[in-house]
Amino acid sequence: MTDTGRPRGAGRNPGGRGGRNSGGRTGRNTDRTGNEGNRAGGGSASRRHRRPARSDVDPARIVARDVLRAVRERDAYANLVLPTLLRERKLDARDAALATELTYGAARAQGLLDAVIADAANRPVDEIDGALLDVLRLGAYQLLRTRVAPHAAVATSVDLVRSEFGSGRAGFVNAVLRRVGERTEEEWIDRLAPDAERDPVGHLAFRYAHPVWIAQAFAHALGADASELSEVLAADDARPIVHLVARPGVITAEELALVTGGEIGPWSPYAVHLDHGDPGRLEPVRDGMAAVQDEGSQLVARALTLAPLQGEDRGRWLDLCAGPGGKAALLGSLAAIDGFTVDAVEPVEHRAELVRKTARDLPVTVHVADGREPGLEPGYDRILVDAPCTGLGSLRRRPESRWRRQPGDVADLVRLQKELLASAISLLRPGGVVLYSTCSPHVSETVAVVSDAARRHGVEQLDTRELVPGVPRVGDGPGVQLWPHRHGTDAMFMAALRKPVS
Ligand SMILES: C[S@@+](CC[C@H](N)C(=O)[O-])C[C@H]1O[C@@H](n2cnc3c(N)ncnc32)[C@H](O)[C@@H]1O
Repeated sequence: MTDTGRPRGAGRNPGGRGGRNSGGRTGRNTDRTGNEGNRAGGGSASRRHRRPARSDVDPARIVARDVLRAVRERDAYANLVLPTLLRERKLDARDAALATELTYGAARAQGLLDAVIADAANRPVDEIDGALLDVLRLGAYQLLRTRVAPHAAVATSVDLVRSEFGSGRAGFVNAVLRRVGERTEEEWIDRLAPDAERDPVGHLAFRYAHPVWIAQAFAHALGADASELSEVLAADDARPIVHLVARPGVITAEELALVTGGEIGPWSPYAVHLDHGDPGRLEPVRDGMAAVQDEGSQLVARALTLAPLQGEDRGRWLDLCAGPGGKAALLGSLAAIDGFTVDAVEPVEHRAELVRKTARDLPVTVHVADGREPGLEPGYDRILVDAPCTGLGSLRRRPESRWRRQPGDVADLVRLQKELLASAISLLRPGGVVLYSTCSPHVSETVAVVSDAARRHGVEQLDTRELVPGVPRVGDGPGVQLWPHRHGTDAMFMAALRKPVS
């Protein structure tokens, strides 16, 4: 990013200082508390500033601040709130790109930013007012991880706070960010990260802004390849490109790439990669000929259809955890080609509605039910269990989730995963195949669940590597583990299990 603050648009304040918003002029002090300013420098009565009108403040940064606030206060999802705000506030393409970069970047890097902010403010971040912390995170992100000019990063942050809270709190933000800007990211890592020799995983977790337990889970899943930990964390920390799926039977990946200006994906025959623009505006996406779907998810749905059954495929397929419907739609498109059908189960009504929408015009029947007891007639040929999971494999696409997830979440999810897999096996016909998948590489959710099912239910583990033809380095089998740093996909896991005939 080469943004230098607010270079765009007439009437805005280039560089943040010295324009209409600038400090230094006397005016009525409208600060509500003044407290913050006194502890960290700045905000004294002698440096009172005019509070800028809200419309003078950089619109991209206001949106970024508002999304971070929604995430913090309401447990909102940044990737749902941001597009809505961008639309509502009618940001132009350049401001929208800046707002996106700042929001997602600050949300992803939160742990590292908070450690730096706490050091610079000389207090733990939970003692900093949340509204100020959001702005400090945005400012620190710009200072440490973008090429925004430091004076602009500080000044625009100060403007944001002053427009809402007045000069005292703005002074606090000014002082903290100036201290943050005294060191580069590398220098902060040297100062604050655990020692690389004594605690290599802790060090890498800090450097790439991941909670330590997640870095440990990745190292465990990488096993003998744990030396790749820094690569996986770095890939997870980078801005992901959009993957599109071309609906089989409707449009080919070649045609989709031509229409969208994207590139054909390396692994899935339906994948197109797009590294620019808003996919929601593309005609093939609006017309339902294509959709946004990680290439790894495409491989999962396809693997189910490639798995060798014992006996004929009579075309009864089931997606047991279908919402919001990406894989159900791909399965539905493939089923339609052969005149087959898909039942899709989802217990949450609004997610079931998303499946209905996504799979409209396809031979997909949606059932609002618990997959553990869906009340469906057994005898399915193929069943997908794309289980609810920690989502540790798609952190790059869900910016704040790495800081929200807790190690304690794993046990409950594993219990549910085992129950769903047991239910799927009971719904299979003899000789039928269930494909179990997670968008998590955490071994408790992957190989441990599958081994448990194989032991308890007497199902045969198939070599799933054969179901992702041409994809290298997916592990030693029989399951398949994809990785962002190796495959450019989310870290999806999949394992195929076949029910014995007798
Ligand atoms: C990983 S997501 C599935 C993603 C989906 N396959 C797709 O490609 O769009 C897991 C889904 O399982 C659903 N779920 C949670 N508990 C469930 C249960 N007891 N039975 C069936 N589905 C469940 C969640 O609501 C969520 O929609």
